[in-house]
Amino acid sequence: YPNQPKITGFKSYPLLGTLPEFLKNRHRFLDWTTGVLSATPSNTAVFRRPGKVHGIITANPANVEHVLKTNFENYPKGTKFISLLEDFLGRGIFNSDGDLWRVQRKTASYEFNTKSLRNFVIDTATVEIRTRLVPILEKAAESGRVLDVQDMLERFAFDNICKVAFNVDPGCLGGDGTAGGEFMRAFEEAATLSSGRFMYAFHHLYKIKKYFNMGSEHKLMKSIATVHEFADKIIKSRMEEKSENKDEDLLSRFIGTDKMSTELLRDVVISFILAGRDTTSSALTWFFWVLASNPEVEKKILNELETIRNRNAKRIGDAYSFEELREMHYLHAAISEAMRLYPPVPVDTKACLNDDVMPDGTFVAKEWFVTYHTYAMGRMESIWGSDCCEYKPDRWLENGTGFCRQESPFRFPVFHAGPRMCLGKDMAYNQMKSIAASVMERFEFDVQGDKETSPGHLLSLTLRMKGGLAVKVRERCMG
Ligand code: HEM
Repeated sequence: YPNQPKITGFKSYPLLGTLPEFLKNRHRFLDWTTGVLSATPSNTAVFRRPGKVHGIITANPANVEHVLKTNFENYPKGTKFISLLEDFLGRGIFNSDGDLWRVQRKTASYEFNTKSLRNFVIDTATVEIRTRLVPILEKAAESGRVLDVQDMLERFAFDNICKVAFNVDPGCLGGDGTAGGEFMRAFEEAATLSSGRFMYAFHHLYKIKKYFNMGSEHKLMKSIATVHEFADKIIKSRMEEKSENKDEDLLSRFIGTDKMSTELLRDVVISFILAGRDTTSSALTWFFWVLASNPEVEKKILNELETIRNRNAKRIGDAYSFEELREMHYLHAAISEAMRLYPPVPVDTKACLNDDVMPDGTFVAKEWFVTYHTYAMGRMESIWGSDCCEYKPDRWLENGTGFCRQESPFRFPVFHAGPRMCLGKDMAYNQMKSIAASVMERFEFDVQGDKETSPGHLLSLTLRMKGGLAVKVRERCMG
């Protein structure tokens, strides 16, 4: 590739390409690649593996815009990505390209824009906060026991998204969670093991293991069977009662369109559960962690909540309406800032269909992968300035008004961008703000352990905190 800029970023060896470096740094993939990208002039690096597989990783907003929007048709998810997740996700919206994706996107975007879905989502979250989350925190405060906030939020999000996706309450948080617990565990295992397939040094290794039904592939198939059985049962019974069904959940809305087979309905529902499950819990876990070392931010959030309560004659513990959630500009900024440094989906990969040149001059050949690195982008001086690694919610506020400003999704692709932009963005912010506000006004979290050094993370499809977030809970004294 004569026109390829000389600087490849990654150290490359004859024959072996970047592989030795990859194997050495696989356990700290995000920080390793962030370091490499920030040291290259256009924040883009070429990745070489033995044989013919190549790709690029970029943290350059112009390249991201090119891939996600301007030349969208040239950068599908691609057959490799789709085949890795296909056993689990089938061809649901999250794991399809072309017409199959377009049809689902159209129906889903229509539904995600309805007021009825928005209200259903807010009501569902409000009920769960009042009946499950707050009682658990009250108990923890009373007993003084250490609580894992990440685990609590994951359970909350799982119950919540199951209710929104197919109006089923698995009761993983607080409830006895017997049937739902098994479903959640199987879902979790299927997501982790499917995403583990991306980390094989040799792409086909998983196929051999799958063929012989060995090790992790054996486990994966078992967990997928559990997830599919649970979902199939619900879909079947829902279809039988179709005529009188007036539920607001996503499954009912998709059944109502009469366009989908039972199998595709299952794929759609599973895709939505995956999308809504670990993302908000990941964002909030890191948010509560950064808050522990930023008491002045916590104070400003509490002041904002108090102002809203006073304006609307509300008491602590009353549910917040959609309009009130919208008024929480500082909280919005504080959550966005946490996601800038700890994006729930830290990297995302597309396939290149035809040879192309990126806006920064990097050549990309047909069949290469193109990864945009959201985690690295949050830490690029070229995008956020010299204080890029500091947690400063104020950088999100419009001068003078105190309103939270919109950032270009190509500089901040936390929710993706372009035609495949996350459909649940508003839903996610509403849910996260509702939880953060209700929890913070009543309770204080005393984070256990080191508050200054960033905890490690586990990389599955989302960025999870290694070991969870251990806190002691105290009831807040409101003076
Ligand atoms: C903080 C929370 C969230 C973040 C950071 C987030 C981020 C993302 C990202 C990066 C993608 C692109 C993934 C890809 O194409 O590879 C995506 C897609 C998607 N998200 Fe979210 N998401 C969040 C919450 C939600 C929620 C609550 C839902 C609701 C169920 C949702 C529904 C979707 C759907 C359906 C897609 C696929 C869109 C398509 O391919 O056309 N997301 N999200």
